[in-house]
Amino acid sequence: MEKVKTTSTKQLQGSLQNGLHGELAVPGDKSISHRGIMFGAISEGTTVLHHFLTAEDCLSTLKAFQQLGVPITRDGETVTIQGVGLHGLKQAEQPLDMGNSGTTTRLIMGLLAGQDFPSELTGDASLSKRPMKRVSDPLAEMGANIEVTDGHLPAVINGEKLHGVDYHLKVASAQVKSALILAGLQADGVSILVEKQPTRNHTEKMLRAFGAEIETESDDVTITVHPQPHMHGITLNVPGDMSSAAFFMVAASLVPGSKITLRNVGMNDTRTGLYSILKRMGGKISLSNEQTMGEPTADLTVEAAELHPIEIGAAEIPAVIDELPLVALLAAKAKGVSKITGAGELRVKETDRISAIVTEFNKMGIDIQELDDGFVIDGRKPWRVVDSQLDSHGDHRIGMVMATAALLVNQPLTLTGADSINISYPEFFDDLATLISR
Ligand SMILES: O=C(O)C1=C[C@@H](OP(=O)(O)O)[C@@H](O)[C@H](O)C1
Ligand SMILES: C=C(OP(=O)(O)O)C(=O)O
Repeated sequence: MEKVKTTSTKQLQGSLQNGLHGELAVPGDKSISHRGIMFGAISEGTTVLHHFLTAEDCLSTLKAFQQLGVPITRDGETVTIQGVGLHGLKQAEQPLDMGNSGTTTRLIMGLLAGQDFPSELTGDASLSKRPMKRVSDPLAEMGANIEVTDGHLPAVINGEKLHGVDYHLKVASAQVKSALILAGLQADGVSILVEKQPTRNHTEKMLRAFGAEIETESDDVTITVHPQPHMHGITLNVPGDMSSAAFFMVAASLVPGSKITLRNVGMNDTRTGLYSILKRMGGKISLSNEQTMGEPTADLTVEAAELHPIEIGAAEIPAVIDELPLVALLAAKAKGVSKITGAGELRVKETDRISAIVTEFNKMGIDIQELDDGFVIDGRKPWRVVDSQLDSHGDHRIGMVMATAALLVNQPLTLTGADSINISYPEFFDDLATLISR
């Protein structure tokens, strides 16, 4: 059953009497859902994805691969892909619309760079501002011919024969790494990629499950890609998205009297930065029902707690990149001054997330100072709402963070641009409502 999507302006009630209670299984992981479609498409045979994330970003990926001639059907959260193999994609008749999704765009660039037909990529206004040369430049070193528009979408990818490369990544980005791996699969020789820092490793793990030969050294940053693998379809249960569970982990930690359990959350250690940070801040969080079938998963029980301030630097950022606005919210209630640095990548997400958080937190009267690459937040000062009209800045994660912050004040607020939440979590407000007993 499809849930009702969030529409543009949302009234936020605030002030919970009894905290958050109960259990929830959050939707499927966004990174894994995108990759499940892509890798299923370039494998041979049938791939079935259960608990696929039916949010707008992943539907952009699904539609793009249908346009590339891949038979894909969806029944609720189950997606079936009839793979066409690494060289079986067909030229799309229309430009491929990437919507709002950076992951779709950057990964598909690596894949289409080595096909024997041209492709055109377009995106929405937000995506069209995001940097694409970070992908097209290293792909060019492999022989790719990609024309970007002033470094952005729209882009034309003229498929070319690719060669293996020995490349040190210039940004800590799983999307760039994944694009190079997908290009490396189609090359005429081995590729060796060296990351600046370890980033989410779903591409490497999943491609191995599909039969590709990809090695990761014990340093966690050196990846060897062997070309022209024979990949076969698989059946995959997509774990719950840690990045979606994160909103409720933070809400339950901050709203007094709360105790909730989040079922079947993905615990890949390249994604669990928020879990570690919350524990370090004094959060009450415990794991049960731990399982490892491909990706590790666990049930997380989270209770309200008094939190200490924290310092976070560049080394910790990749594992918590999408949850940093939530770390800022934790800091805004911690008993002291917290500092987050090394997070300049936040400026090139769906919006400039550093600037958006500072703007929205100022409306709540939170003591926050903007840095080029992060923020300093003093959680000891009481909040005082000075503007009750919050704004998502067209960014799903900013929208959900502000809806979470609104649970902590004693007055109704509004959130404009709430429909952006459909990008990653259309059922967010429904799921939140199930945890609230007023
Ligand atoms: O590879 C992925 O699935 C993602 C990688 C990250 O982006 P970067 O690679 O730009 O850091 C993350 O912010 C994004 O939400 C999803
Ligand atoms: C940055 C994000 O996604 P993407 O880069 O795929 O648009 C996100 O989901 O927070």
